[in-house]
Amino acid sequence: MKKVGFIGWRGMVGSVLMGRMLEENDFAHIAEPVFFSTSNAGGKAPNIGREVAPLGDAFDIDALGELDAIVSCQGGDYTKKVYPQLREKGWDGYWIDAASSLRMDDDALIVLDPVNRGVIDRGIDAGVKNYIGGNCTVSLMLMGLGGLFREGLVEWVSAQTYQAASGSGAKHMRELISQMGAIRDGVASELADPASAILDIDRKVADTMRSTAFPTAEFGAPLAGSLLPWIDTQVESGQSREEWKAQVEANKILGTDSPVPVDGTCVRIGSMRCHSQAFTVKLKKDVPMGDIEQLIGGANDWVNVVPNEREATLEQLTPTAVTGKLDIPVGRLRKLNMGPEYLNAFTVGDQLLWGAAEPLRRVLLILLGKL
Ligand SMILES: NC(=O)C1=CN([C@@H]2O[C@H](COP(=O)(O)OP(=O)(O)OC[C@H]3O[C@@H](n4cnc5c(N)ncnc54)[C@H](OP(=O)(O)O)[C@@H]3O)[C@@H](O)[C@H]2O)C=CC1
Ligand SMILES: N[C@@H](CC(=O)OP(=O)(O)O)C(=O)O
Repeated sequence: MKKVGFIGWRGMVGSVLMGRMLEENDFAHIAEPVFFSTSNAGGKAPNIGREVAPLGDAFDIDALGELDAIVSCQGGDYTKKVYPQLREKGWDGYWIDAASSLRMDDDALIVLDPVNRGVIDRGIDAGVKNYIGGNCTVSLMLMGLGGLFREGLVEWVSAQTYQAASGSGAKHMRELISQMGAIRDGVASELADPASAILDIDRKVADTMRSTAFPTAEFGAPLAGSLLPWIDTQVESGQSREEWKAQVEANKILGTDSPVPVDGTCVRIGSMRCHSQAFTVKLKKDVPMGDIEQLIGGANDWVNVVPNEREATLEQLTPTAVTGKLDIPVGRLRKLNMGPEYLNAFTVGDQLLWGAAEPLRRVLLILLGKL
């Protein structure tokens, strides 16, 4: 593989990908990186420490057809428009994508190599050309609980999620902060006065959040000081699309013969870029806690078990502690009152790193023979 094209590199996911690739010196393995734009063809490519051509036109099918691999973080609409045209023209290169559009296609694999390296290797041997990053919540769940799945111990999982604003995109992150600011500004004088009545402050805050002036153009509802128990569109089962993805994607990643049920409620909360999840895991048998901790903590290089203690939990198992890091802490591990096969667990992960960019840069390295 010589020529690798990058599309969507300046978006939020793409920028995180570029940052990681520079940090790990990944471009040293690529003979000719080529950068494209949907809006600025001919413009300056990003600085990767060496001379590269100006930005190509991301809709130029002939130019894309010359590449050995394409990495797209541009989004689903772009994939739906450009990918079929390329294949129709007989392009045989590797398509690596952050968007969900091709994930469930039979000729595509969902990549999360610390969990499904075997599936990826078999796919490469079988000539699979499409390698797609998983849904952030699903990838973060499997990075955390992968050790239990690997041992075949999981009968089912119910995941209740606490998902960050970044999952909706950059504009949503800005809106969350604007909402926080509007709430604070609305009660600035009362906050400055320690004698002011908290219920008056609370009433004013509620009025602010319900007012038409409150910034909700992106989320469609107040998120700061509240939460949104619906993510993405509705599917026929009554699940949100985000909830539907959990079982289908997790089982595709794991390559299971008979699907492990995964279901729960996905909720948007006011954190910036870390998704958290509370799991109820029904184990196939009563496994001692020490063994569970070893299986979870030993599954990959990034997961670590946080002792089920208050201080350690508040220090290590929060979006604030994890943001910007590849670490996948898993804590609150304990057996539930329902019985010894019912395990409680909580995990936090940066949804732009393991949730989006990291699996893509790693599958590119695998395809380059460097990982
Ligand atoms: N956000 C997330 O958490 C996740 C997203 N994904 C997938 O990745 C796709 C991209 O998501 P995301 O990175 O959030 O999208 P962004 O909106 O941040 O970026 C997408 C594209 O928008 C264009 N763009 C226009 N204005 C700007 C600007 N001011 N700054 C940067 N880029 C700009 C760029 O294209 P150009 O340079 O060509 O103009 C860019 O590549 C999603 O559609 C989704 O399919 C997957 C997993 C998680
Ligand atoms: N839907 C996810 C983010 C995302 O982009 O998911 P997907 O890659 O499955 O479209 C969230 O809102 O947190």
